[in-house]
Amino acid sequence: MGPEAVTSSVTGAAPLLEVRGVSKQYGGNYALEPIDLTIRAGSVHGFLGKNGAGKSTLVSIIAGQTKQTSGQIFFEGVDISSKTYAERKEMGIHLLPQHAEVLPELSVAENLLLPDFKGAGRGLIRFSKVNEYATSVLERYRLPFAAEAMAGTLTLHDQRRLSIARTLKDGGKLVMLDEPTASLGKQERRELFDWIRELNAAGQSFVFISHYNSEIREICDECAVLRDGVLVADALDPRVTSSEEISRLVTGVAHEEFVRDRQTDLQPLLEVHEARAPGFRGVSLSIGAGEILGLVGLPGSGAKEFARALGGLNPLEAGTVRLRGETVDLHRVASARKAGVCYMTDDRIHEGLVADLSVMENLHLGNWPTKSGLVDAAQMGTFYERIHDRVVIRAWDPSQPVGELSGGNQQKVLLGSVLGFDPQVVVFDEPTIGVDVGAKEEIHSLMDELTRQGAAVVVLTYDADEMCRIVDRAVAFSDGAVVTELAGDELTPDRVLSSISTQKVSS
Ligand SMILES: Nc1ncnc2c1ncn2[C@@H]1O[C@H](COP(=O)(O)OP(=O)(O)OP(=O)(O)O)[C@@H](O)[C@H]1O
Repeated sequence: MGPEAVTSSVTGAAPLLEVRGVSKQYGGNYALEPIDLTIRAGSVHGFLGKNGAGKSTLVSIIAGQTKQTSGQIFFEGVDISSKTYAERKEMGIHLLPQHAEVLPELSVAENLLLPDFKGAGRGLIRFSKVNEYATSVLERYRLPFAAEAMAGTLTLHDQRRLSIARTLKDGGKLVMLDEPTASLGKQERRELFDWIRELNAAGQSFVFISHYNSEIREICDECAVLRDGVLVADALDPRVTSSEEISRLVTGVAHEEFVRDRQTDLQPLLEVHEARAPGFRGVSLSIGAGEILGLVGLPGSGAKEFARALGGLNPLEAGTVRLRGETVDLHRVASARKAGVCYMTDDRIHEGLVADLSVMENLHLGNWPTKSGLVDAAQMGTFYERIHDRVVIRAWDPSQPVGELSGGNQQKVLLGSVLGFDPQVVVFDEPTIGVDVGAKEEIHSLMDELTRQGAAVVVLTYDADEMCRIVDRAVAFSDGAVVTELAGDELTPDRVLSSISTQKVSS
């Protein structure tokens, strides 16, 4: 534990897991300084911390996926430090990694049963049994898709829920969930919390990683805070620790939420007329120069499909789009970018970044600076400095592969790569997924800065509070069409949520 560690005693049951002097170094850099930590049997233990603080590293070490540089781990009094991932799983330690993936070419049932394939017969897989078992799991977690469906056909939200169910279904004594709520809607979060409560009441213990103080307060009975690889607080009771105090422990400074000074009556910059593409139709709207427009809508409502259409990822089948009065071609990502419209995806793993390329190379994806036909390294360096001034990326150095960065820092690289196009319109699809409180404010301020330079920003977020703090106006989608516009006094979290809850969702 770091020298300034804060501890408040939450009395309780015997230790289930003890971490003693565990550290992790990468090439001489500490991702985790030696820490001591205890998880009590029967608890839901929250881990909070800035991007790159070491949370994922710690749970990965506990699960046996990453080898610690020093220290020991005891589970129910047994030293498990040298046990493998599979042996720890057998003992009841389960991990849902931050980027738990489903295999898109396999069915929901096959994904649920990986890697053990319970339901297999002697040397042969009996698919009727596999589907029967999977259907019972889907029913237990009230998941609305068929066991036989191909996992790749599910929405990202449902793929996430599938991977959570895959982890929870195995039981286990200690289940560690690394940012399980990232990219889940409000209702889906509530259901996840219900599952955790039920399983916890039945004796399962949890580690729960989140960037949301409210979630930690709602579901955890104690929490630990990591900062830059150091454990700065442990065994805090989140229900009696103020949100400000937790945020101060997380970031090391007192922080204030960004609230935008709402703008009105702006000159139109982007005008969409009778646009139609898969997922929406008949959409006409105008976005002002210097405006932040929010898109509200459940998955399948058309909001995301519209956002992707602006970025050239869901080509328009009908309608026109004008930028400063000129018709623009948004049929491909490259043509949209060329016209000045950039989309920042919510799926950085599959659409945004290339894990094996460096931070610097990812910042220039699709946008290499060249000189005499060769890559201009000097210009790349200048750009890195410029981006780093606006969003602080925690990497050992610019040549580090982006796949080695923490999730939140990958998100910042993605943001940087979009800014490299000097866009006039930026479409942000859930831009603050997985980023810490400080970085969230950085991203919000950056959107504000873009608009002060005359750009327009379109943002899709499922967090109604965040939406109302950062946008000037919002439009709600339902069943593939715009149904409501919220502005002025009507733009409140309650109105945003009620506009969502009354929506029909097209299948
Ligand atoms: N394989 C690796 N090689 C080099 N450095 C690594 C590797 N894996 C993680 N790191 C570094 O270890 C540090 C801690 O990362 P970690 O993923 O544990 O942070 P985190 O607290 O989970 O952050 P986030 O909230 O952004 O997910 C980061 O600086 C990261 O770049």
